[in-house]
Amino acid sequence: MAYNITVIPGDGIGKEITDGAVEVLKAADKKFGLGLNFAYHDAGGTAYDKFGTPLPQETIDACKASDGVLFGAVGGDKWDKVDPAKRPEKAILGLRKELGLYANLRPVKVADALIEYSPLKPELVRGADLVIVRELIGGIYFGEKCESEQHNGVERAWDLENYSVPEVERIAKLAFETAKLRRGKVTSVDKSNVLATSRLWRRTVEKVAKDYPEVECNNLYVDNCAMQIAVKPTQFDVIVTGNLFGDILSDEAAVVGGSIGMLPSASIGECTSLYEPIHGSAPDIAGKGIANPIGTILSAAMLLRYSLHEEAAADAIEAAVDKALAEGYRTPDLWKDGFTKVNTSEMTKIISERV
Ligand SMILES: NC(=O)c1ccc[n+]([C@@H]2O[C@H](COP(=O)([O-])OP(=O)(O)OC[C@H]3O[C@@H](n4cnc5c(N)ncnc54)[C@H](O)[C@@H]3O)[C@@H](O)[C@H]2O)c1
Ligand SMILES: CC(C)[C@H](C(=O)O)[C@@H](O)C(=O)O
Ligand SMILES: [Mg+2]
Repeated sequence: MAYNITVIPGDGIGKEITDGAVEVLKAADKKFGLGLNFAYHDAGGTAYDKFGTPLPQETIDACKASDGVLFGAVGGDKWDKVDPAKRPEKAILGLRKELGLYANLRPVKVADALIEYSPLKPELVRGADLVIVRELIGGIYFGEKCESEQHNGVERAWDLENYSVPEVERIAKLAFETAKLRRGKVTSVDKSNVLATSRLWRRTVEKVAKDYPEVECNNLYVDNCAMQIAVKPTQFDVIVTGNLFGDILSDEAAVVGGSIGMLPSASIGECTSLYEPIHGSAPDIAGKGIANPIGTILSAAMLLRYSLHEEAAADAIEAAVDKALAEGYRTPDLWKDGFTKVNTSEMTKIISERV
């Protein structure tokens, strides 16, 4: 059996962290005889510089033809002034759309070894284990937009939010199915006290909930949810929400676990699935070799589990990450006195050796 994996390093720390994840995947391949083949493709600002587009057709085709995509990150100040249609971020948005990746699963689990790194008190974070199910190809991200127009003598811009019932139904079903395999609770997050799209979201989720009587379902407004994540993260099992709210809440939830560099994600849908850390290209630390590769390494483990169904290899990678942390190895984002400070490639090697 052989598997073809498309690797898209992207920009900033993208190369450092995907190099780390590929090295760990190679260690798993060696141990479990998976038959992994890796093919590298361009996207983001790097692709824009080379080809004048952040998402070459060849990259899209390669993703569609492969068994799984490992994505680093895109973006950076260098491209802030380019035509908005050609910004590096358009690469990941375009790939999500092209691959029909309607659901983004962002699991937040606080490793025992990292409890004291959380900005929250240890007694609040101990046992926190939730997954954000973010709708990924709809909402305001993909609605009609206007960069600039004159309206009553003043300049304005606008972005249109819209959601259809089928779009909400499919993400809601996935959230309930996910909850059935976990602790059986779904929290749907919206802003239905203000937004029409949120009112449609809420009534659609409530309709889907009727098909899952064994799953407890509650609703929260997004502003309250943001507060509740900080007040009592252990109350959540599955959070289902739209594209924009999911983006914001997942960065907040990530740091409950100590560092945004730790959080992986899986984007699934109609075609090949894509795996990426939730963080960005971190221009402030790019090129220094100090980025935390764990979010990407755990994304690679999700690729093995969900796309290749190689459970044992995925388990081995996750256990190796836990072991490296338990033994006290830390990249600078998580380092404190008394622990061993390591850089990206050292952390990668330590995890690979423990696979
Ligand atoms: N999926 C993606 O490709 C993606 C996701 C988010 C942001 N971005 C892009 O990345 C660029 C920078 O955005 P930002 O600064 O708002 O967010 P960011 O996630 O890149 O960085 C936020 C902060 O977290 C730190 N950080 C992030 N990942 C880290 C890691 N692995 N190890 C250690 N520290 C880490 C950074 O150093 C920075 O201080 C922007 O162009 C943005 O559009 C891309
Ligand atoms: C880079 C950007 C388009 C992206 C998003 O907003 O979805 C990122 O923030 C993420 O969380 O994956
Ligand atoms: Mg984000």
